[in-house]
Amino acid sequence: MTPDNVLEPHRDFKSGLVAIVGAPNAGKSTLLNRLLGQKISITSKKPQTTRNRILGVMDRPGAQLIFLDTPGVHRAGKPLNVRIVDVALSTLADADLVLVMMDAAAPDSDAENYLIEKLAARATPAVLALNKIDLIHKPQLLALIERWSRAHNFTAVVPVSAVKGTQLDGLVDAMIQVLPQGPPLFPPGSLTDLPERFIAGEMIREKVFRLTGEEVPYAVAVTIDAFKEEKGGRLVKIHATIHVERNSQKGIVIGKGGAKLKQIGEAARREIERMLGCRVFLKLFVRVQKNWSRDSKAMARFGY
Ligand SMILES: Nc1nc2c(ncn2[C@@H]2O[C@H](COP(=O)(O)OP(=O)(O)OP(=O)(O)O)[C@@H](O)[C@H]2O)c(=O)[nH]1
Repeated sequence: MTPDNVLEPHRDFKSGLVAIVGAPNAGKSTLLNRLLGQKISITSKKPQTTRNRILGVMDRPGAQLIFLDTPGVHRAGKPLNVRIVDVALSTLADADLVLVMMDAAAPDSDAENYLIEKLAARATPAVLALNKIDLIHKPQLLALIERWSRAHNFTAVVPVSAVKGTQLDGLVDAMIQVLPQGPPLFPPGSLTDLPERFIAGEMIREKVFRLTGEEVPYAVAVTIDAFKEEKGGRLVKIHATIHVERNSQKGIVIGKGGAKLKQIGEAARREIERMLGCRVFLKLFVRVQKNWSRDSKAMARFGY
């Protein structure tokens, strides 16, 4: 008779898709970056910076977890926000496991109850990570654990701090337990399947957010118009356009005498250079596209 391990070579290996969902600002991107040890999803103090699904692959002994990072789930009226929620929920359908993240220090009951409602309609197992425990006291945490354990049949409820790295191994173990048996879906060591040019665009968008303060709203999109390797890969030339909705926003992004745009470009270039490990020449353009976030055709063109 053939031994079992020949018939089932992946009997001891687990792999699957993990959808990370939660209210905006729960800390999903911070967790993913921390788990994967490299910056692939942008984070910011403002909610909703993650508008696209970002795939990260984590290899552990005997397991591979493929993370689908989703935008924050919330009820919202604007077409852009409705689209974001749709993307988040459609990600759940693809997942073997849902990792629900909540900000334990600033619960967003509306969004969280809505999420639990959606989860209840599916058979997909779910693990709850109560994040930012570095900001709260134990009795508060115990009350939250009790509340959510009653509200949904989570496979595990794990208090964590994504920023400090507290209990992240415990969280990963809890997820691996739930994953189905199966072979690795990506060659070990694949960090992400996202093209570098997309990540470069996200890095530029993050710098616009960070460096223009509260003055420029979320209605900013970045397209990469050219991305060319030169000098045998020692230099990458990038042309990118920052799309805004109004002339006033264009003025803010460019700044006095072009100072703000220069600052954005330099900060983004340094980060892209770190990611690519080579010199980068980055040229930025700013373009006004009236009301793009309310225009679904424009949204599709920007990849939302
Ligand atoms: N104190 C503390 N802050 C945290 C922790 N995790 C995340 N944060 C902060 O919370 C803010 C939001 O984190 P993100 O990772 O961008 O949140 P997100 O859920 O990906 O947000 P969206 O992209 O809007 O969906 C950032 O300022 C993080 O630094 C934590 O464990 N403790």
